[in-house]
Amino acid sequence: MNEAVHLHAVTKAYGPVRAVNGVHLSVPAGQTVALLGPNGAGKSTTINLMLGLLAPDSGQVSLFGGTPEAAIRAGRIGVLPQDAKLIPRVTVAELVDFVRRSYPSPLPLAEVLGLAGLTDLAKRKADALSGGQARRVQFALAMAGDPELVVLDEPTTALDVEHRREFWTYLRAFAARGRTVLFSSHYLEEVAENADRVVVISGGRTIADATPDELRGRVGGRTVSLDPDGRRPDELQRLPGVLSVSLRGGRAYLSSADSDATVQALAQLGAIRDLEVAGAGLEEAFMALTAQDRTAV
Ligand SMILES: Nc1ncnc2c1ncn2[C@@H]1O[C@H](COP(=O)(O)OP(=O)(O)OP(=O)(O)O)[C@@H](O)[C@H]1O
Repeated sequence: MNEAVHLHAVTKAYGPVRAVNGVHLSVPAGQTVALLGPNGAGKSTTINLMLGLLAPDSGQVSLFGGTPEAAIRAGRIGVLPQDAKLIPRVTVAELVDFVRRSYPSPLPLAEVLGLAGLTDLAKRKADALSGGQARRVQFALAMAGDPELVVLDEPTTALDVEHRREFWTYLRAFAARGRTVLFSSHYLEEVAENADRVVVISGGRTIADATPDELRGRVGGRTVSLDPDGRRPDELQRLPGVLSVSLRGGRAYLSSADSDATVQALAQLGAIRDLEVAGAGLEEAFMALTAQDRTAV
């Protein structure tokens, strides 16, 4: 197996905070892997360790069998950091061209601008862009060297619906050429649609590593949704079977390990307006997994 990423028992603490506490990860070349986890779970720290931007306190990190530094120096890695600043005063085209020329076999400039939807913004100054436009420039910079592995930390934050769709269309074609994609995200729909595999990190540890379908299946259970009619999440959370509660679009979604018991209790409360029971989605699976983990800690 040609292994793109290998992390073995990696730990990293910031003073008393154990940000990464024994992460294992092996990504074969050609896979698209999503890193999921609640805020502060350790995803960005894991990514920074993987890229050699941070040194681990213990454990091993390698990219394509060598050090992260060697892989980056050889132009094999593209990176979209979580909060990257663009150099001011230069144009988008100048910036992209400058970065692409630092790689041994970059894509043509027009192609890089096109893949991130920047053709019409080529002459715009890099510090005169909207948040979403700046994010697209950062994506262009990540892809400019035609990398073998691209590491993207919350790449679609700030992108509108159309550019998010174009972004994934491009990345799927990139992955189809045998390239490796590792990304973190809080958008579970895009994870379910685009990742071959999901690695869930919580409290600095890997708590699940499976395909989106396996994760949904492993959690089992069902989702009971209803119009909460003024009822608070903590009230719903205490009902039998309920693992987690989230409110979206005016509805309450109850992830339940025993939907019959949950529905009966809701009926006793008279809380059955617009009630629906469905199989668990990835979001429910994620909530249940991280809730179990919080209970276990
Ligand atoms: N430079 C730092 N100094 C001290 N603590 C830090 C530092 N960077 C991160 N942390 C802490 O380490 C933990 C992991 O942070 P990290 O940024 O890796 O999480 P994350 O999963 O990427 O979160 P998010 O989804 O919010 O981006 C958090 O508790 C965070 O507060």
